Amino acid sequence: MMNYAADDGPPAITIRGLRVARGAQTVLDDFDLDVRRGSLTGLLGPSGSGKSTLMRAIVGVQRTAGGTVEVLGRPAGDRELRDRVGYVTQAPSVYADLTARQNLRYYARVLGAPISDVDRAIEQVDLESHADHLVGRMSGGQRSRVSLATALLGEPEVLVLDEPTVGLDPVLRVQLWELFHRLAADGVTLLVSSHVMDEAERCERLVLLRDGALLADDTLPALLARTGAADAEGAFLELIEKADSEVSS
Ligand SMILES: Nc1ncnc2c1ncn2[C@@H]1O[C@H](COP(=O)(O)OP(=O)(O)OP(=O)(O)O)[C@@H](O)[C@H]1O
Repeated sequence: MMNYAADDGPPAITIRGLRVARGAQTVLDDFDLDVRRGSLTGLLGPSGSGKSTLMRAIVGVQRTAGGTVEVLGRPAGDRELRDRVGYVTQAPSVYADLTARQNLRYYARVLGAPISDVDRAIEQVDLESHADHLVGRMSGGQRSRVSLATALLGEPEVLVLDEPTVGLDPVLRVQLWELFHRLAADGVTLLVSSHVMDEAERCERLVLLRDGALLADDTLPALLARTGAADAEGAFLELIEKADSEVSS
């Protein structure tokens, strides 16, 4: 299933035999994945399929029950990765009673990032006109862009973004995907989760999850060729049907 090419150098993220239980439920079981350095990988799957859990394991905030997760050659969550890995959760993790700029200055100090990163990050997420507005008075989409900007401070090598485009209008979504592509072209490794299948078409590689299992890990053209589907959504449905028929036969 893995399509990691031997000449790409060591992967940015290597997962082997990962097992995660949440409550009484096994969310990920014997899960393997490699994510190539400098790639833009889309993590797709129905609600509850384990996308956020996998991302939490990659950034080292998820208790695991087995297996290994390595990021940039270090165990996930290692101190040394603190300013090399950026993570944006679904819930914006910024202070409502500070402005966007004040939030970013605060996070820059915590991370030890240069203060000049603040203006760069504001510009990257297209928030110049709202930089001095209180986050508590911003729209959901503006707040999530402030959150995303915090992850861009310090120029991390790996970005793990949990549904960063939720609540954004189509123009902003396109702009953010352009930003993700630029970052990947500069060598940043991005893992971006999404519910939205048309966003899949913007990723260089797609990881499809279902019930905590890896349904596919491939490029969109390869998935379309394999399934005969016209788009990512059709390919995903085809793969689900195939997996179901294999289980029932
Ligand atoms: N705090 C928790 N305690 C117990 N179970 C949890 C917890 N958080 C998530 N789960 C369970 O783990 C499974 C995977 O959830 P996860 O959030 O990883 O899915 P997801 O694919 O990211 O979903 P969504 O797209 O809706 O965010 C789900 O069945 C969910 O009910």
